[in-house]
Amino acid sequence: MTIKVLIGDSLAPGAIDIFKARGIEVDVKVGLSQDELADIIGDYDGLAVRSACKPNAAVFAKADKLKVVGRAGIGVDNIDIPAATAKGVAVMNTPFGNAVTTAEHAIAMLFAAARQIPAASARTQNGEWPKKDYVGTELFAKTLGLIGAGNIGSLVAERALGIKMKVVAFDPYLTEERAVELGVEKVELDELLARADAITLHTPLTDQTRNILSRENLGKTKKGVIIVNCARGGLVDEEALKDLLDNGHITAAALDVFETEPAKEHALFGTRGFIATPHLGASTVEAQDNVAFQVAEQMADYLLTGAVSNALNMPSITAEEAPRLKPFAELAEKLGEFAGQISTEGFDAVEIDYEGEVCELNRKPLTSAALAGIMRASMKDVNMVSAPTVLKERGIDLKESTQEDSDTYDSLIRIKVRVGGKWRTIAGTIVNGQSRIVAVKDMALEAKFRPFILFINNNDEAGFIGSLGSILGEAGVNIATFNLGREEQGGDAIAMVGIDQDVPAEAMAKIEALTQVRYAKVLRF
Ligand SMILES: NC(=O)c1ccc[n+]([C@@H]2O[C@H](COP(=O)([O-])OP(=O)(O)OC[C@H]3O[C@@H](n4cnc5c(N)ncnc54)[C@H](O)[C@@H]3O)[C@@H](O)[C@H]2O)c1
Ligand SMILES: O=C(O)[C@H](O)COP(=O)(O)O
Repeated sequence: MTIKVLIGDSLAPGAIDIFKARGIEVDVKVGLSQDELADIIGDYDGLAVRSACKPNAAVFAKADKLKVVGRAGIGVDNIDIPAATAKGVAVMNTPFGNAVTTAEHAIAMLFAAARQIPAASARTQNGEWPKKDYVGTELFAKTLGLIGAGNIGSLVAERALGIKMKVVAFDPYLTEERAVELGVEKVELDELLARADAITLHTPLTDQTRNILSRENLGKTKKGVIIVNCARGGLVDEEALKDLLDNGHITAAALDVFETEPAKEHALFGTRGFIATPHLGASTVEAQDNVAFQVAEQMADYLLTGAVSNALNMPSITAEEAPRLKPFAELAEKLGEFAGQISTEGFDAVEIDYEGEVCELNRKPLTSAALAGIMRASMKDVNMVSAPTVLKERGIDLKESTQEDSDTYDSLIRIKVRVGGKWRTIAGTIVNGQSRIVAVKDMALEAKFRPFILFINNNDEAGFIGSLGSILGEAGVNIATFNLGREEQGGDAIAMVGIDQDVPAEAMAKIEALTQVRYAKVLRF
């Protein structure tokens, strides 16, 4: 089956070569509106974007084949991740590929602001020679206030220390040890505002960081401060920034990012001391090659092998793990489908036990696969990306346990689903690379998964198998496999009948009416 990816943003052309080399068809359509994207997204298994292409809930609603959105870059605020997750679409980014380039842009903006290079350059080239108008500020021995000391913030700190600035950092998630390692002083925001000669921002835009440089906070800065934002629009109050540049409290400000982009008109444009670049932070040949190649490899890995790197809405699976996990993920999903199909009245708790060698594997994806299987009976489109979120939203308890020894099998996965206070249990293993059911309701048996399994819970009484065989025979249903399990002679028993066709309703009614039968259902896999 052909796998197709849409590149919906300006990615370095090497990405196309990578997809093609791995047998993936590629279309490139840059500049689509959300409506236009929604119209065509149904054809694609993957979508690669930067920050201009903005897949929203309406796009995901139509993304019936889509499995992955890859962000060639860091910020994913242009992607509706909850909508992607609900649709079962993995969202991945490339967290490091453009970090050095962006840190360099922040430092370049800092120098440009301190010496007003863009304005001086423009006027010089205009024939003015305005030497007296541009007395700048030395950065040596000044204090840089970093807001956000993650990947880019840390790189900016290293570079600022290199030019002999002192660096203070506000980042609630920065540990004292990491601060020492970076050579920065960890401070609270108010202290940073009071001490910094220049402030650079390096956080994502979140509810906590939105407007972090508000009018009030900008008012707490030192007179003459320089502000640089190469992170996200919305972190700085742009109106207040203009007022404080106009009244001279802020000497200079450099923005690469704006609250509304593209920013083709803005009150700040033309303001004394103001520098703007059009979201160029990541725009170097090196960074664009890094992120485009990386996102193409990551997307291709996921689409072709199931390996997951840098996903924001599902656990990682390395390329080495993927082939080892695959049979267990299939087993977990099938066991989940079994449990889900016999629990359609609604369940309020799930337990998953891992026993034996499977305990050594990365179990997160296995649990996600099991949950997807369980919920598929009641939700058509759920998959291992969306299942954990759906489970949480429904308030269903999940417990996992591991036991490194397994009595009978090298590995065993047991799934328990609680319905009306009672647990329904199914366990399975892998035999010769194939999924096998090895216990139902703790009754041992060994059965393969087949497209149709007639599952019966019955009393272990004579005559049942004969009656069942006759009914199926009369209905023209061929039996492919037949596996039995029971608690004890004459007690609770199960029958798993692998059949080649579905059972007609009339025959099903006859089976349900047999005196030995407590429960019967055709399960589909
Ligand atoms: N201008 C560009 O072209 C460009 C390029 C790359 C990245 N970016 C943006 O730069 C930002 C930083 O990227 P990164 O790779 O360093 O991310 P990162 O996740 O490595 O670092 C972000 C840091 O922000 C900190 N943080 C979170 N909430 C905070 C808060 N309330 N106050 C202070 N700190 C907080 C985190 O603890 C983390 O250390 C992102 O928004 C990214 O999208 C912009
Ligand atoms: O978050 C990022 O990676 C940057 O904002 C870069 O965005 P771009 O890929 O649109 O240049």
